[in-house]
Amino acid sequence: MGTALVYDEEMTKYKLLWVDPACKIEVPERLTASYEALVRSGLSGRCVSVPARQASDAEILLVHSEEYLEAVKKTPYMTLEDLKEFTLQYGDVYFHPNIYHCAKLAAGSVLQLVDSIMTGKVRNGIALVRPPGHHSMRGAANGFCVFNNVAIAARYAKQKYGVKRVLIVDWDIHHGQGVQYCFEDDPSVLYFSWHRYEHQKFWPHLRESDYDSVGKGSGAGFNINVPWNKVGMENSDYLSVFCHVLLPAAYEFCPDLVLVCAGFDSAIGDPEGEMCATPDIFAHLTHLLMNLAGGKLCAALEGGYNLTSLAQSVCQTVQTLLGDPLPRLANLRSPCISALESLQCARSAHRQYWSFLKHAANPPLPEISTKPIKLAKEEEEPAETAEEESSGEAKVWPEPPQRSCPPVCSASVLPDDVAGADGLKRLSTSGALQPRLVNKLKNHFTKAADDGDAVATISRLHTLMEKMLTNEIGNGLALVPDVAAATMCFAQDLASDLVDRVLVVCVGNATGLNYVTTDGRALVVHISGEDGEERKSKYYIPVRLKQGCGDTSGFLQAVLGLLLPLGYEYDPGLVLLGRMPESGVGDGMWQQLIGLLRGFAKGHTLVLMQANEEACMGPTASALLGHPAAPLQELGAPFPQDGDALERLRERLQADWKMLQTTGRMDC
Ligand SMILES: CC(O)(O)NCCCCNCCCN
Ligand SMILES: [Zn+2]
Repeated sequence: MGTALVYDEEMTKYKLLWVDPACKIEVPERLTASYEALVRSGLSGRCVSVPARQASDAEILLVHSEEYLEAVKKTPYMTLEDLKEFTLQYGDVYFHPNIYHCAKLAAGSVLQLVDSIMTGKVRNGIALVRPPGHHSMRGAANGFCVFNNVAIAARYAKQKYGVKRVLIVDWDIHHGQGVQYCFEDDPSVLYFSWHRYEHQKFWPHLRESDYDSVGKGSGAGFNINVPWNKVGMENSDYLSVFCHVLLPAAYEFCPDLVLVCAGFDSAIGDPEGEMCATPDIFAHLTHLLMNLAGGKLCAALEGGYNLTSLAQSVCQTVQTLLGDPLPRLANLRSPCISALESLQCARSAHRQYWSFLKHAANPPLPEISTKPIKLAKEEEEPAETAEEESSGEAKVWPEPPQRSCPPVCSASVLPDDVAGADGLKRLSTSGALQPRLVNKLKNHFTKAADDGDAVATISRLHTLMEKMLTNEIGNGLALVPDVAAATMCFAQDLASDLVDRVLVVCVGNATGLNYVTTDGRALVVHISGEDGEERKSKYYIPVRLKQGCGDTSGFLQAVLGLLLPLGYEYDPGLVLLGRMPESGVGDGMWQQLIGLLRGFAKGHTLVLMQANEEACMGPTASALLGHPAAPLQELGAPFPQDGDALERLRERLQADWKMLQTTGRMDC
């Protein structure tokens, strides 16, 4: 199933008709720059084009009041003076004779996406729309927004398709207060937003944008705010919040549909956000949401005012929706203290609502200042034009790397043409394996299995990996006689000669995995039901689940809170996933694990399974081919002791692994 793209140039046909420094950045070129970049890169041609349509009155009234709708209906007939007058009653927004038409198209475009996804015509999609939506409220326009496109879509999906739970992820750099107000007492809609806040000094200066707005009444816990109290946030800050706040709650919420308020003013170069996250971060943010709700993801453009980073960010998002391998995120730094404080505050505020956050450390939260805020000088007359930073120098960043899409058959069972001892000899003569390596393999490996099939296995694995590293195939699946031995031998001998870092994930009980590398060429994370060998090095991390790998909640908590952050920090060139016999891990969890691990190493994942586990090959191959994992059934709370143990393990490891940090000094 494909990816829908909704775009209509009619939505470029309105603009600011008078002088208003606050609104000058919201220009029609935002849409044309985004769309033309998709066309130029060939991405639009790979999408299913879905036409825009006007939202009906009834659909708009799902969120807005009749009084407001009737008022907006009058704007097409207003004189310039009337439009200015009409605009004065709202904040940081402007009207135009054609904006009502465009606002109906913007809302209708997102509904078209929801229809395409819910009827199974496509798997996911994006709507390039303006005016944006997430600031508009029941009775008011605000922040360039007229109708709340995504809020309307959420209500529409529930009403028309009986969707039970909708997750709204708002990665725009502004707080979508309109969405928060709409659903704050509604437990069927989980709203997550991060936003530039600077302790209420940043627009829209709302006290309710802070982390302690968790929702009201039965909606308590279903509103997650992560305020950024400093500018300059980077990729590692964003990923930490996804791994340690959003994803645990999102998986526990188990949505039937994911809507994204896809604002790209959170990217580097944007005059509003003044953040430093690079456009390729949106490839990963999108990917991390794509295994929820069976892959049903609907993104709607919100903000984004630097046309260069906006266009690049849109392309990164669409390319991930299409299933292409992700770019590696180079040299992630540790999350900054301010980000860690915000992260910790959000986790603490939600401890009581989400069992995945129950074990979050609970240092005393800073008291929130109640003194009136003093608007910064520039708030009255905002910064210069969209392209220059307020401090004058323009930000520069590298163009995101090319993301070649692997051939269709990216999951392949081992070619069985390479068999017997001659296979290894051929490899050694072909120079693929240095003779010393051949001996190392032979003596290391053959003691685990008889010579014949051991050698055959080795040579097959090597063939598979070579094809992967030359991008001939995206990833692979291998059935081997002895998974533990193959995994260790592969990591220790084969891979480390062909790639600089291998992330080795072992699932299930096994001995002999406690081989440690001190040089860091392999990082072994072993998730099992038994106590792993005592940790000898930073590169061997045993994670014990008291109830074994069949405990999906505990397993998932280890994946989201430990494996993902480690993987991002380690940035491997290859992922080796070994499924030990009788691991007990459920198919759904297994597919989620593969789906999430595909985000590393440009999707180069090699899965090793015991030869007798054919039954698991189907689900494994499906996940390797990028088909969304089946949604996990209702998740119970992780077992307390496991949650505690994981928290303690994380605290122990965070000295070595910065991405595991979740608490900063509490002086915010
Ligand atoms: C969709 C959105 O979230 O991007 N709208 C942002 C509205 C910003 C209003 N303030 C502008 C001040 C100019 N420096
Ligand atoms: Zn914004």
